[in-house]
This record gives sequence, structure tokens and C-alpha cells, in this order.
Amino acid sequence: MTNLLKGVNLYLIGMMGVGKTTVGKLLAQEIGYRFVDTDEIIVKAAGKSINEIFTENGEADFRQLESDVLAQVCAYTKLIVATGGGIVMQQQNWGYLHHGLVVWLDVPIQIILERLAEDNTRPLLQNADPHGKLSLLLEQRQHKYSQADLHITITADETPEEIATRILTTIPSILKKQ
Ligand SMILES: Nc1ncnc2c1ncn2[C@@H]1O[C@H](COP(=O)(O)OP(=O)(O)OP(=O)(O)O)[C@@H](O)[C@H]1O
Ligand SMILES: O=C(O)C1=C[C@@H](O)[C@@H](O)[C@H](O)C1
Ligand SMILES: [Mg+2]
Repeated sequence: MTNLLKGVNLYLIGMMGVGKTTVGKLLAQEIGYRFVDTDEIIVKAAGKSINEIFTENGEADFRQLESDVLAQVCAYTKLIVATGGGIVMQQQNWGYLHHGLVVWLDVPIQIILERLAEDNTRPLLQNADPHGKLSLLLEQRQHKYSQADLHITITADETPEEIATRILTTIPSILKKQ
């Protein structure tokens, strides 16, 4: 797989909670790439949590940091990059994402809500109506996510290991098309 990819980065996109971070770490182990997570880099650089950045600086500042981090990350090769769920909304970010192969992890909203029910680290879901908020975000983002090179539709019982394997077995077919 590493030979086939020739060092090209894989960018995982999709809504919060779809498993970009979880599956990304497995993919990196599997093919001997380094794993990076734009959310994690932002938190380290800012010295505060994503919730704190949203509350104290505002979402616009977070989005600027996210674009800056993506611009820096894409200068490297042999990376699996887990991105933040909203990274697809800034058109200039696609200039960076398209340096590599973009993989959309697509999980039904009901499953995302179950996974994140006890998790308060996603500021956009700290909301009286998380189902409504997720549906609205997905409606606004779907046409952006669908610009990915590979669309992986995930079912409720599929494990992160199975998803990683499915991505790796599908990549050769999309490389041939390009
Ligand atoms: N295939 C899976 N089956 C069951 N649970 C999963 C699966 N993938 C991820 N999870 C769980 O769902 C939660 C969210 O996963 P993760 O943090 O990887 O999502 P993410 O896409 O990186 O979200 P964000 O955009 O907010 O960073 C975690 O608790 C993780 O353990
Ligand atoms: O979907 C989103 O907009 C977000 C997803 C997370 O990865 C974080 O980037 C942040 O919580 C915002
Ligand atoms: Mg993540």
C-alpha cells in the first residue's frame, strides 16, 4: 500500500464522531504512516481545549487556526490526517486537501448521537437539540463532503478495524481512476 500511495497523504473528513481520529490511528499503524489530527495540533498550539477556543475566541478564530494548521501539515508526506468536522466549509482548505487523497467517513446521525451522548468536548453539540443541530450541519456540509475521492458509508456494527481494512482495500481502485 505504501508503494502504491507513493507517500501521498490521506485526509479523513466527515462529521464529528464518525471516527476520523479512531480509524486514522489504525490506518497509520497499518501502512507505516505518521498520524496527525488537526484538532489535536490546534489544542496544543493554543494551549486550551476546543471548547475554550470556541467560548473565548469564537468559532471564526478556530476556523482560521484550522486552516493554518492544514496549510502546515500538507507540506509533509506519508501522513494520515484526521481533520475537524467543519474543515470542508472553507473553500481554500480544499486546495490543501486535494494535495492528498480525501476519504469521507459517513455515519448515520443517530449513531453519532449515541457515540457522543456522554461526551461534552464538541462545542457545536452543547445544544438543547443536538439531533437538530447535527442534521442542520450535515445538510450544510453534505455537498462538501461529497467532493471526497472516496465515500465510506459506515453501518452501526462496523468496527474501526473493519473500516480501516475497507478503506485500504478500496484505495487501489480510486488510484487507478485518477
Ligand atoms: N466504528 C466505531 N464503532 C464504535 N465506536 C466508534 C467507532 N469509531 C469511533 N467510535 C467512537 O466514537 C467516538 C468518536 O470517535 P472519534 O473521536 O474518532 O471521531 P472523530 O470523527 O474524530 O470526531 P471529531 O470530528 O469530533 O474529532 C469515540 O468515543 C470513538 O471511540
Ligand atoms: O464538526 C465540527 O465543526 C467540529 C468537529 C470537531 O472535529 C472539532 O473540530 C470541533 O469540535 C468542530
Ligand atoms: Mg477527531
